[in-house]
Amino acid sequence: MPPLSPLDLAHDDPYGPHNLPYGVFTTPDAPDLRRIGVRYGDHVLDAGAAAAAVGSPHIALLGHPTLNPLMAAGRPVWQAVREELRTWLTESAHRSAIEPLLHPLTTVVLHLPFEVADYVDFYASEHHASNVGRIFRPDGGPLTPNWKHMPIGYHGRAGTVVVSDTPVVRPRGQLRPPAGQPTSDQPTSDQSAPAHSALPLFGPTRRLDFEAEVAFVVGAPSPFNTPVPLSGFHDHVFGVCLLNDWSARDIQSWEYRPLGPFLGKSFATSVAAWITPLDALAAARTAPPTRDVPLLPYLDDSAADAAGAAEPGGLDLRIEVAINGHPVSHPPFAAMYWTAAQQLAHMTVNGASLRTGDLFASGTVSGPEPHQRGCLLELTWSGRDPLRLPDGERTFLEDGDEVTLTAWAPGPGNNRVALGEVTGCVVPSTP
Ligand SMILES: O=C(O)/C=C/C(=O)CC(=O)CC(=O)O
Ligand SMILES: [Ca+2]
Ligand SMILES: [Mg+2]
Repeated sequence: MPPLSPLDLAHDDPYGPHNLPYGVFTTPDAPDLRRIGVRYGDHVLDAGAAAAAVGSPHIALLGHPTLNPLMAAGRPVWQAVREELRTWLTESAHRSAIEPLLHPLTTVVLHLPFEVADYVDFYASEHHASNVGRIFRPDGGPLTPNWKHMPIGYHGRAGTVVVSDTPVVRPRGQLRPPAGQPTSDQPTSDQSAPAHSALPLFGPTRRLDFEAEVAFVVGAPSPFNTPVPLSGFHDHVFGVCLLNDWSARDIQSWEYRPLGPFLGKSFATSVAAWITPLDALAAARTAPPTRDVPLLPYLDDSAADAAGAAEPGGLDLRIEVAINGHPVSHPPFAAMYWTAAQQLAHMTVNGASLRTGDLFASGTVSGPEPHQRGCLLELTWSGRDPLRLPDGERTFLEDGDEVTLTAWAPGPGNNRVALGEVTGCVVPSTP
């Protein structure tokens, strides 16, 4: 029997022709030649070579070392390229030209697939925000008064966004002074701030955490002073990927007042190597949870939902978080209070423009149940309730721990759409 062709996938392969995520790869024989790849089953199609082989009009976009030109080209081009790829991979007329251009996934190196422009991280899970509020600010309400009126976010550090599999060095920084008060490595609130005279500690974080998030990649730019309405989401957003917003909780809780997260999160943010086109997630669209306060018109998506209009609303992505291969949480993205379309509308309502490569993340995805919490801060309730793993207890991450996020979404028919995993291993602090 001849060996199976990589073009012959099982009918329920989650990386079938309904998915087709984009990445950038090299092969060991040409380590400097970055190429756009499209994942198909356990193989990667060399998309530029395929475009050349069939005489595609999109050869310049696909024969590029990053996704940026394709991302900038806009939705009609994204749809045309996606249709071409589907044809090349599924129609027998192209079989002999395409088959040699598929590389086994195990033989390629995957790279950050686009140049990150700006990076914004939101705070869109009501469950996460309430839990963090209870832990960090036990004397206040769980949510700040603005939380249900706008998607809260902060600007992160685009230059330290790294691709899946990049080791993450345990960061060093300032830690709350001990000074006869509860110290920064105890489960404590910010209310324990000591007198200004006590010198902070300095050293490797003792409370390194992950945050399970879903990120959106801007393709088509927008001009200054032209807010993007909810209905503009599909014209500007190219695709979706998993993201881990690594967080040093002791650095964060000492530094964040009054301006928000800074060095406690900027040391590394990991993204998956595969960007899933929004069109692959059409069957995963779902209504967001009922909002319990009225929204200003630029954020109000209730009319679009009621009319069944083609606005994205929520997305039914089922995430799994594993530490060293052991599942520790199953955060449901469908439970997010704010949608990505609302985040995009909010980010631009002041006239700020979008650039190709802007990355905005959902914020930690936590559901209502304890086993659906998207970070260790919540899962262990700030270290009070350690997790029991086969290799020992965890409050926060230890050197050598590997955190892996995976996810799938309902696809067409009974098929699943897999999102590319994001993984990263913690390595010891370097003095
Ligand atoms: O409530 C706070 O003080 C900050 C919480 C965060 O960790 C910010 C963040 O990264 C938002 C998120 O991932 O949901
Ligand atoms: Ca975050
Ligand atoms: Mg981060």
